[in-house]
Amino acid sequence: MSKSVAVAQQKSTSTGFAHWRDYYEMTKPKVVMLLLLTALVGMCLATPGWVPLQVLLAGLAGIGMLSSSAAVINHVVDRRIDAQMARTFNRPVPKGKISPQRALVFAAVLAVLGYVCLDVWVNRLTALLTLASLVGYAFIYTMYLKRATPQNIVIGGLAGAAPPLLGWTSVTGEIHPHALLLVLIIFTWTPPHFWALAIHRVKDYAKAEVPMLPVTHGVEFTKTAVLLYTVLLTLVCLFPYLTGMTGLVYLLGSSLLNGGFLYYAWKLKYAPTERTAMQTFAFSIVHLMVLFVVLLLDHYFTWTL
Ligand code: HEM
Ligand SMILES: CC(C)=CCC/C(C)=C/CC/C(C)=C/COP(=O)(O)OP(=O)(O)O
Repeated sequence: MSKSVAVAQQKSTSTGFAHWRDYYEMTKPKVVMLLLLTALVGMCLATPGWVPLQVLLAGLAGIGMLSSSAAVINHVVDRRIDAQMARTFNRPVPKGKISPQRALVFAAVLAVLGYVCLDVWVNRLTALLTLASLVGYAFIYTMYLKRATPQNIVIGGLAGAAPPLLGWTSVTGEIHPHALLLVLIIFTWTPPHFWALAIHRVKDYAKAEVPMLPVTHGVEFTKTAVLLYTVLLTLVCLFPYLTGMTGLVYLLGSSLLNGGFLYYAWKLKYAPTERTAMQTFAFSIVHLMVLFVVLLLDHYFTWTL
């Protein structure tokens, strides 16, 4: 960290003035970018032609703002847990850079703008489904499930898996089984994505008394769960090809990606080093990103043949 940044951070902490970067950080920008990629792919796959510009722009802006709002609410609700964990203690709310009240006003502004954007320029179904995802993540997962059961992220994962469906309904106004297949892929991907990280951070979660799977059932059990969910993910990823939704480009690309994920999940269980859990977590993000780019390539490649 440069000296000037350190001084600026010190100042913002001690005076209570937040920098715009603190607000930006609360929106979990990298997570939201990946959510938006999956929403964009949902939009593109919903039509053989081009996505209408208004739907594209207003859809991504609305889904982005409601997802960001959910992330900000998560920062407020989790401030006491976050303050106890090495990974999160430096966040703007637990650090006192932004008060919970200000953060909630920021979240409310984002939510209202995002909802209006979708309702006015996209369609009501997408606005309501996106709002339901916000409620699912910010309230049902964060306020209740996270503290209640080690299945928290499995059930809560549905909200994070929704964006391809939200993208699809933005274009068509209807829920299509192909869109639900994309949701199922992310839903099955979430447990190995998160539990790999939770294995690495098990002491943090235990200290904060959050009942994540490695805390309640142990690291070995969680490694087995990661491997089994990765096998399940590999099978689920075959459905788009088997149902005729996608072609050979997707089959090849997804098989390579799932081969990589299985390699890391296998290594995590049977031949781990200190770094394997975090490598598996990092690979999960690359896996999902590239998988959705491959879906896009497959869609336009098949279409232009
Ligand atoms: C309930 C579901 C999920 C849980 C519990 C979860 C958990 C987490 C956690 C705890 C991190 C933080 C890692 C860190 O700070 O080092 C993280 C990072 C990340 N997650 Fe997830 N995740 C979920 C769903 C998703 C979904 C659906 C996506 C995107 C489609 C996603 C994309 C990402 C990305 C891109 C990062 C890296 C962020 C960064 O480096 O700043 N996650 N996830
Ligand atoms: C409208 C819509 C699509 C909403 C979904 C929004 C969203 C940001 C989903 C991502 C899920 C996620 C990052 C969970 C981690 O929360 P955590 O509290 O377990 O992780 P943390 O400790 O890093 O905060």
